[in-house]
Amino acid sequence: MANPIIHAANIVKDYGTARALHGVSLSIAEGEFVALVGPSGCGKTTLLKILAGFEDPTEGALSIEGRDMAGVPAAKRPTRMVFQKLALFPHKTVAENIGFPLKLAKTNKAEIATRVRAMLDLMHLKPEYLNRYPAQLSGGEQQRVALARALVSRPGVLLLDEPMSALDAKLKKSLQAELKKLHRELGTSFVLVTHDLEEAMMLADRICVMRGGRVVQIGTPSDIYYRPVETFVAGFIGETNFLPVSVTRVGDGPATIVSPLAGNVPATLAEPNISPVFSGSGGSLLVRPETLRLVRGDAVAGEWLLSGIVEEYFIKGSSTQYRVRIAGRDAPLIVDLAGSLQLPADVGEAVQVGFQPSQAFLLAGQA
Ligand SMILES: Nc1ncnc2c1ncn2[C@@H]1O[C@H](COP(=O)(O)OP(=O)(O)OP(=O)(O)O)[C@@H](O)[C@H]1O
Repeated sequence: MANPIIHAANIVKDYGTARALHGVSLSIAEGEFVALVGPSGCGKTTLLKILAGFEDPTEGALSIEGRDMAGVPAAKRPTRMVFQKLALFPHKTVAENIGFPLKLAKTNKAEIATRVRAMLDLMHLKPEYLNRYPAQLSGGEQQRVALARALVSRPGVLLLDEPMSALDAKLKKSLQAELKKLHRELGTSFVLVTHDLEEAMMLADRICVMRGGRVVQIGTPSDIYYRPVETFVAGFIGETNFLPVSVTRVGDGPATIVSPLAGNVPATLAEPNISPVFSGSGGSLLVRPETLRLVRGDAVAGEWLLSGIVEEYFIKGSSTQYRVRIAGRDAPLIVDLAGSLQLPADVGEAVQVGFQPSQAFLLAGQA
């Protein structure tokens, strides 16, 4: 990356004798939206706090906007952070809360009033809210005030620690849409910690998947979803199917795969459909549920067919999910079909499930 706004190199963080980060490196471009995801305790918040200056790294280097951040306190960094739990001042009005960073910076009163008003408009908060106290606002409105306060001093980087996790589903959706719009309008870099993988896929330009204090993969949402480097990443983001396959491959070229579950019909996978860390003669084929179909009549050219019995289905509205029990495989196959008024198969029915193996992705190891 040419001129990253954030460049973290080999960040290690120890809390006493426990190591929370084991050498994390991450570069974020100006104006980029990056989501940090991973299981609880993997170090997402620790990394965010190190970027913000609320924690010091034990080892490693961090520069933001080209400046070394060693010894630079949070208030002097070009970053602002929004927390999961609101950190608004309860005894200050909305106007005082939003204007607080400007008051600290000794900005004159008229300028503060103008910029607070502009933030209010940007966050779609009504002008009459200016004199209210946080307790007189809904949870979503309070979170908008917190965002306004973080953005009023025009930081280069906005750090968001699960800002929407305390909101109900509907509010969350509307704030997510606003956050995406806000990011596009402002051109500020956003780093979002979230548990919600759908949220990460919807909002981020790139997703950084962490596990046990390490970065496992950084990539675009579609890279992470369709081309995960490990079964851990594939299983972490979205529901999926893994099929064990035998692999023949020379060097880094295409691979020939077969599976006894699909009648040992060979298929060829091109190099972009093979994990860069794949090696050996056995692997797991990642087959996303929406790439499977129920086959009536003949298979199309190249398609792999698996025979099974419908175990259960779930009507989800725009889609219907089938779980199909296949002989020789422990977990049922998950098949997502477009929703339809008439169900294509009932529980207990024998069906054939088909997919194009050339569209699937080959991972190392058995899932
Ligand atoms: N102040 C602290 N003192 C000691 N250990 C800490 C401290 N803060 C975090 N840890 C530990 O460091 C590890 C990483 O924690 P962190 O909060 O960064 O994870 P996380 O990925 O954000 O988790 P979650 O998704 O549950 O919020 C955990 O094992 C946690 O217990």
